[in-house]
Amino acid sequence: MNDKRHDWTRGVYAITDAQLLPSDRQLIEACRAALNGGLALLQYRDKSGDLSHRLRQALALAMLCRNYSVPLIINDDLALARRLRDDGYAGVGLHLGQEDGSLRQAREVLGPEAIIGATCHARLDLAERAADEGASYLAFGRFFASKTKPEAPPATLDLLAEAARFGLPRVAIGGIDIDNVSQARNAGAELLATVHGVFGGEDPETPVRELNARLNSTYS
Ligand SMILES: Cc1ncc(COP(=O)(O)OP(=O)(O)O)c(N)n1
Ligand SMILES: Cc1nc(C(=O)O)sc1CCOP(=O)(O)O
Ligand SMILES: [Mg+2]
Repeated sequence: MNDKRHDWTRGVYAITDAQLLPSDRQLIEACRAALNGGLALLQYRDKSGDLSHRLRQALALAMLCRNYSVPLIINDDLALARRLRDDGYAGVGLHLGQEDGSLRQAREVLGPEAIIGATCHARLDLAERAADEGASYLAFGRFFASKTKPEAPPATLDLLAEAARFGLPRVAIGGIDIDNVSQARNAGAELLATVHGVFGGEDPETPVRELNARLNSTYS
């Protein structure tokens, strides 16, 4: 029997976007297609303040991701991540930015097994603090021009090599696509996070397959 465990620490990290995927159906079908292409992680990112809408969509994604044994990361919202874990979705984690609350407290609430990621922008001091407070991965960026978040602070790829000392998976984010994914990987990123690179076109499965192929050829 092939019971190889899912390795979430390297590969493509897709992030959802409510403008690109406005309906529940579009969200679920696009995420299913992306998962079919082979994701390391999926993040649910929804900036609406509509809690029942967020709970409904996040529950549907948690169910979907469980079928693929892929962790679902909730952006910003510790209470939502906790609710899903309390409902038995053990693969649910959390991503926190610098304005999103205490990482240490999130670790206490979600427990030692939960994946908790931290935005570190272009700053190693933020990475050091996040590592001390129990982060599971460190996200750096924005490395390239981003359609989703053009105003995110810029970063340069040489940062990634310096961040190796924390011994945690490094995420590269911001304008990652098929044309620059090898560059980011070769600079040290284990996880390549993207919104538009996966969900910006018609069929998310194809870009995920292409990104994985590019990453696998980089490893060899
Ligand atoms: C993997 C990953 N990296 C960075 C971010 C950005 O988080 P944050 O700075 O909190 O900004 P918002 O996403 O909340 O707008 C992320 N979401 N995921
Ligand atoms: C949500 C987010 N955070 C960023 C950061 O630099 O912290 S860049 C970003 C948007 C990523 O979307 P795209 O792949 O479409 O550029
Ligand atoms: Mg945030």
